[in-house]
Amino acid sequence: MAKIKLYTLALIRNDGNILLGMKKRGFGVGRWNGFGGKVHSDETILEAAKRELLEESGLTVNEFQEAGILKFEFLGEPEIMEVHVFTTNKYEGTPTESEEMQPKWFPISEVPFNDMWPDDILWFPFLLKGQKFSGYFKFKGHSEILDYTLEPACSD
Ligand SMILES: Cc1cc(-c2ccco2)c2oc(N)nc2c1
Repeated sequence: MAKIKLYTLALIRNDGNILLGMKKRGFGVGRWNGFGGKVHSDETILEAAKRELLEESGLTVNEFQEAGILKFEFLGEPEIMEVHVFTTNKYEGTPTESEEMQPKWFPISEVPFNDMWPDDILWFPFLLKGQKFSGYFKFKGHSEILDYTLEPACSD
């Protein structure tokens, strides 16, 4: 029986730029990504998104937009990752390196997809257009997408 585990992912915008972090250790190490992680049993998904962003980047966000939901399955593994993606351009603080992440602003036209998870190039266009999305990706290892579905999601 597949076990669903909840995660968050926050993408911070500032005019024509997006904030990404280079993952310094653990899951996804060596790739640029948004900021996020596991949802603890004693917190809401939004609380986890705010906590993870603060821990990983030093930024405080009080107002997230729901951008989409991504489900990831790995061949041979029972756990399905359900990643709740958020975005905002309203934040406080200055991006600061943490034990987990080295933050860096990228112009939207220079998003380093070759050094990101392979699904990102597929759903970033939805995120950048402000079109909510819903995706499912089946991975073999951490770099090969065996199959996927990706569609616009209704905005409530
Ligand atoms: C398999 C996978 C996982 C994640 C993730 C986000 C938060 C925790 O894991 C991803 O994030 C992106 N951008 N692609 C991803 C693929």
